[in-house]
Amino acid sequence: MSSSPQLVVHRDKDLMAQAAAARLLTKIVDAQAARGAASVVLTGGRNGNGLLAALATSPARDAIDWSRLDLWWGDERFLPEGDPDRNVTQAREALLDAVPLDPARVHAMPASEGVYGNDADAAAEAYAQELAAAARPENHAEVPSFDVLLLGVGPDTHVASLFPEHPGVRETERMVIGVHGAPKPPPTRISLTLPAIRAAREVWLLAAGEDKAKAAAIALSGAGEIQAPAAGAYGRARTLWLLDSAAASQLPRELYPPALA
Ligand SMILES: O=C(O)[C@H](O)[C@@H](O)[C@H](O)[C@H](O)COP(=O)(O)O
Repeated sequence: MSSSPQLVVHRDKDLMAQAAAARLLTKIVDAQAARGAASVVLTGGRNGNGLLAALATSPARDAIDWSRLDLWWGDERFLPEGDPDRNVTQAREALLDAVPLDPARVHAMPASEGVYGNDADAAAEAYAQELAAAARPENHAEVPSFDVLLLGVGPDTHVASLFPEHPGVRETERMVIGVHGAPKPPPTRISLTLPAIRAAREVWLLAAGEDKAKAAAIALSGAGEIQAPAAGAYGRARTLWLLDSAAASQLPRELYPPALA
């Protein structure tokens, strides 16, 4: 792995969401100052949406130039447009509808029952092409060099829609895949692959709650990425695990001494 993971443990999940939102805000402002624009990959799930909701209420929210922010998704539940379970629908409710984004820079993954019908593989291919079109030659990849890629972590160590031992986690060529028979509902999804995730400058993994303790311990203790996809999620410059104390409670002592809990 290009960078060994750094851990930040917060007292509880609300504090974790607030602190992660503050961290993301600063990162976006810095990227916009350095490069003119910023790009962030959003995740589905409670922790990712908790971060977005915290950002929505931040007094410093408009330090971000929302019109110069590209948003992408790490995965999507392949459901019809506007479905309340779609990750983009939830992100819109948590934050996106409240800020002046440039709609052309909001790159939602395709919905089912749309132009691709119920063909998740065709929808995934279309999203791969959209990513490739946004990549610059200096990115040396078929996806842009995302500033921050956010990932929730499942209790089984899944990230995005890459599940342990599932075909998607073994993908080494394609950047985006259709996922079929996912163990977390709904069964049909679209997901970035590990190679796409690893093109990001920074990957931040979010895990809160007792039910994530085992997953965090496994992924951070040298597990293989096929069995523990979260172990294969790392950034080119930095990999950050943002945890609450419950999710950190089973980490090996050398990573998180109990005295700090
Ligand atoms: O679409 C999804 O369901 C996700 O993107 C998924 O990978 C999620 O991030 C994790 O399951 C963690 O979810 P929680 O934060 O809700 O535990």
